[in-house]
Amino acid sequence: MNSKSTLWQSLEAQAQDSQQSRIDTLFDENPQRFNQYSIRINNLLLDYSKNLISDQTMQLLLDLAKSSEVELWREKMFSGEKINVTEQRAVLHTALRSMGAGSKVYVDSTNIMDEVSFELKKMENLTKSVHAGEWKGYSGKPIKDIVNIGIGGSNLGPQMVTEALSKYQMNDINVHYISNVDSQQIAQVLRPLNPEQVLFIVSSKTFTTKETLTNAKTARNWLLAYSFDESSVDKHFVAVTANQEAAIDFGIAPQNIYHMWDWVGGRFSLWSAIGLPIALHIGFDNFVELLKGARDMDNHFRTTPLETNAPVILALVGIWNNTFMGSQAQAILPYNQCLHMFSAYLQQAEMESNGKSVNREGEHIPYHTGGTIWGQLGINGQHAFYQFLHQGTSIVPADFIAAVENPTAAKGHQEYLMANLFAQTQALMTGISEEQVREELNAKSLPQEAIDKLAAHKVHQGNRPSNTILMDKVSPRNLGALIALYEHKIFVQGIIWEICSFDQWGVELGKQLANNLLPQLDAANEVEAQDSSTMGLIGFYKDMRKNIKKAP
Ligand SMILES: O=P(O)(O)OC[C@H]1O[C@](O)(CO)[C@@H](O)[C@@H]1O
Repeated sequence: MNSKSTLWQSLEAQAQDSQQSRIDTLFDENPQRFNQYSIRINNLLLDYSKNLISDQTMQLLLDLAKSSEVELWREKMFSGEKINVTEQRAVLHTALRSMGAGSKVYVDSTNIMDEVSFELKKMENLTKSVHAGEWKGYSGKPIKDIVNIGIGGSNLGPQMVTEALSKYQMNDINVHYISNVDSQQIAQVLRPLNPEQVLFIVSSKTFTTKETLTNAKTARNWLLAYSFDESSVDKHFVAVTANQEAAIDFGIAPQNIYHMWDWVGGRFSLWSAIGLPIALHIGFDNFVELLKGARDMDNHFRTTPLETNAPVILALVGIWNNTFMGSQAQAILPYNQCLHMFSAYLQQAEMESNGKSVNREGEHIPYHTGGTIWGQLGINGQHAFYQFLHQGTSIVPADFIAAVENPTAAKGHQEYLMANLFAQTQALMTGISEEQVREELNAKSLPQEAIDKLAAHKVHQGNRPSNTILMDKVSPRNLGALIALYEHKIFVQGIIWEICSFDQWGVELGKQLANNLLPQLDAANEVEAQDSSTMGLIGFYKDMRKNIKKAP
């Protein structure tokens, strides 16, 4: 995106003008604003009317999308062109949920749809055999607990979905997740489990991720400490990876390896066999529903004109708030317990994708790209960080997400929850002026002096933007659609910012340095000369560690 273009300058001028206007006034001026600025796709509604946007703003943003050739890039993605330019890879998570339907997608002259169907069938077989009690552990007992070992995309997506769809759990199969190399987590997860009935899934696209391999080794030793039999590994370990050789070297039986491909990004991989723990938790048919929900959104994204295309609009409004209006953060606020991990999941999806500062050609870009994604359950946040959202000096646009139906029927809860969601979006928009504050305090017959002291503290400036996404319920189908909505939003933003959303070079340096430092933490080894802070920290750690080890 050329920041010197006339279009860009028009958007900057538009942003300057908009700083003088108010969202609530735009509602007063146009009773049709909600209808005009909301999109419904099946049972999902996106309301983006509470943003500081006008018809003119939207027109300019849509022009921006067109001049960035979003439609062309969208086709490139769906048809398997190598749009991950720094790694020379196709980006085809959409193919994983297109459910065959006779379609063909080629990567390097191979129709990948055959492989996708094959792996899906393998997943179905495993899921059904575990659910039927046919997959037995080393002592002949059926599997009761699944332990997924993986990190980043090999953890967050599956865990988020497992949590969100816990009410669809089948056959009392429990799924647990281990991601942290801090051994407290694995110790805690394994403590109550019976090794005879556990199936481990070692989930790693590369099969080189140290955290995962360290945990997998510990899990294997734990199993062997009970089974005393190397061959028990075949009954208790499967792997999901694009690196078959490394999985075999680790000791996973070839028939227990579920394949993924280099054209699936880790953070977009829950639709592949990385989603195995999901299928094992909710059953294969529900997993297919999840895929279908994403496919519904793919179809909407691929075929709907930009003007009414939900992922495109969500992306454009995000770019407006971030790049042009200067907000560098985005809060994700679900008002539904099931979605308690959704913001953590999106944090990786968005920040690893769009936290970049050079364009596809490697040139520095002079504008803001992806900002901080943060949040947690909205109602809890109200009693924690909403103070900052309402009265802090930074403006943080927020996405409110909720479902109409609640799986539990406790009286009064759902209405109270939703009333709060609606109220928060309103409060962020309208705020409360000093005049209104003074009126309220006067009505309480407070002395004038007290009113003068308090008034400024109670003012909410308002004019803070938000989107609201509602669905009828958190079902596999709706969740699939919701995730795909954000995936495509991320894609569109990356195209407009001209960055490569599908690599993650920014995580490499830290890994490299950790590998260099690791031997220096050994008591027998010297700490190499380097910056005094790092040397000081390692020195402190090693001294303390020595003392702790000596303690009885
Ligand atoms: O699945 P893998 O290869 O173990 O990688 C795990 C995660 O690590 C990252 O590469 C970042 O370090 C993520 O992109 C990825 O999801």
